[in-house]
This record gives sequence, C-alpha cells and structure tokens, in this order.
Amino acid sequence: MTKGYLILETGEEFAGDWIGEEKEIAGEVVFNTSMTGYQEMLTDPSYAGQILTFCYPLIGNYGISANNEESNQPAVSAVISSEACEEPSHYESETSFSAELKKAGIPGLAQVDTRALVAAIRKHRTVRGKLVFSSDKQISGWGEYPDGALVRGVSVTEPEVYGKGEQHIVMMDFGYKKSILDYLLKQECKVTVVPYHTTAEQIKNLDPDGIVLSNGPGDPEELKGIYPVIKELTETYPTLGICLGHQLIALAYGAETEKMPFGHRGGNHPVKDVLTGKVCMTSQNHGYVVKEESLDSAEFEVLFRNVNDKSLEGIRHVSLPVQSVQFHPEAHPGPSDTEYIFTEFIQQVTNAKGGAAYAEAK
Ligand SMILES: NC(=O)CC[C@H](N)C(=O)O
Repeated sequence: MTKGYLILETGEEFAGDWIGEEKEIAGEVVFNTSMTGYQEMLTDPSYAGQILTFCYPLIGNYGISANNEESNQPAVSAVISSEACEEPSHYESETSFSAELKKAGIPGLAQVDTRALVAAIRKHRTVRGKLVFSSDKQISGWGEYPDGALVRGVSVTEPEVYGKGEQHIVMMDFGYKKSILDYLLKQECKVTVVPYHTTAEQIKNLDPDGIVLSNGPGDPEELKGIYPVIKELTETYPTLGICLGHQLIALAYGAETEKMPFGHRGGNHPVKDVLTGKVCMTSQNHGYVVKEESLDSAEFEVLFRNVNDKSLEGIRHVSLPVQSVQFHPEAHPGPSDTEYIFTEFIQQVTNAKGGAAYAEAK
C-alpha cells in the first residue's frame, strides 16, 4: 500500500494509505458531515478544486451505482477518509469506492485520522492542503483556479434538452447536480441546460417559461460578467436560484458575498422559514454566503435563515417571482423536507405563463 500525506498550509501533517489515482494535488480542504451519500458528494460539481474530507468514519460500504451519480465526471480534487471499505455490499453496487476513484482519476487517502483533521480545519477556518507521496518533497502551489476557471471546467459546453412538458425551464449550468434536473423533470417540465456564459438574448430565443440558476463551484464574485445577464433574466422570467445560483441573484442586485469560517457541508443543517417559523432540515454544500446587511430591502426580503449561525439561507424578490435558496432542495445526500421549493417554483411559472402575470407583478 502506498503511503500518502495531507499537509496543511498551517503545517499539520496527516498520514494515510493512498487510494484511487496516484497523483499529487493541492486545494482547499473541506469536510462534509453527512453519514451517507459519499457517491453523490464525489460527483457533486460544486466540490471542484477542493479536497473533501468525509467525517463519517466508514466510506464505500454500499458501493457505487450509476443511480447515485450527480454528474458524469467527479470534479472534486481529492478525497480523505477514515476507513474505505473494499468489499461493498448492496444489490445495486457495481464497483468499489476506490476503484471508482481510480476510474475517475481522483486521488485519495484512507486510514486518516479524520477527527483530528476536521478539528484542525475548524480551528483554522479556511485552510488549503497538499496531498503528496512524501512529506519532505512538496509540490508547488496551493491549487489556484482564478477567474471562474472552476465553473468553466464543469459547465456544459453545448445546450442539452431533457424531457417534454408544458413548462419550459432553462437552467443556466454553473455545475448542476443531476438531482436538480430530476426534480424539474418530475414536475413534468421540458428542461434546456445551457452553458454558464449563454447571453440573455440567446436564452430569450429559447422561449423559456422559467429560469433555474444552478449550484456550482468556487467564489461567486468571480462570475461578475454574468450579473447583468442574471438581472435581465430575473426581470423577465420567474427564476429559482440554488446555492451558487442564489448567491449570483443577490450579487446581480448589488449585494455582497463573503467566505464563511468553514462553510456548511452536510445533510442536517436546520433552516427556519422566517415567515412561518417552520424549521426544515436541509442538505448543504457551500463556503460562501450572501451578507444579509448588503441586501437591498426595497428589492429582496429574507425567506430563510440558518438556525445554528443565523446566516442567510434564502431570499425572495418583493414583487417579481424570483426566489433563491442557499441550501439544496434537491438534497442527495440529505433530507427532502424542502422539495416543495420546486413545486412552488413551477406553480409560479404556471401563474406567470404568457407574461401577463409577470408584468402585473412588476
Ligand atoms: N453548492 C454550491 O453551489 C456552492 C456555491 C459556492 N461555490 C460556495 O461554495 O459557496
């Protein structure tokens, strides 16, 4: 078994057994607290450029199945686990976790003291690291991806059309999770997934009834060029923003985002609907957040707040059918308490059909 080391920029070193691709790599080290869903995490494009630590101590025990993929190609830079099971047991399992890593060209470590690693990440808040074969010979750089390179790497390059249905949803793809598409198809929509750099004009030519702005990796403020497109789309069509999509709506209307101490990544983040007081469990994966005080209250009202740290979790435009959430209503992994967000969105799209209702709302 090849030995490997995760070296943090703060100096700590974590030894483990190398699994997956034998390739050294650097990136931001993050952790996810979900107990299941390792395959969905592995294939969630929002992890592009990051070294993902699984808090749950046993990974790979139910194997890998095509049904659980959130994208065709894992974008995460590397994974760190405690025990990586080599003999999965599940009727749908097609291969093992480490074989899947190898196939996808993703390096990883097993047998790491992930409790100590997570404690270190929490202490340092944001921390970068290097996955290397030897702790004295280090690779250069910390894994920099400037100017929206991460989104460029995971977005579709050509439009893709899925399903048939009365409502036509155009999803701007910043690195969408398949579960979002699945929920839209479940609502009987036709969905066109378009590259993240598609212009407002090109989208209008597709004659959509509603717009979804997907999740995606990296710092939302690197996508400044997209703000005017998003502003124009939200002024024309009912829009739902999810995670990065939510951050981009806020930014397009002049708000600001900031990096969180160590982000929210897991399947049990309680979120409160501020209008009803109801608390839902949500699935989350984000490192940035919209600064609530930077939101223009003449344009947006707060819909959801995180129960633990009170951070902003969702907003709604005061007059337009535009809503966005920082959490993942499609879950996977995680609870489906907020699945109703998709139903509500399609209801808004139906109500606004033809433009009349939308114009009235304006
Ligand atoms: N899942 C996402 O869309 C993540 C959004 C953004 N990259 C963040 O980390 O905050």
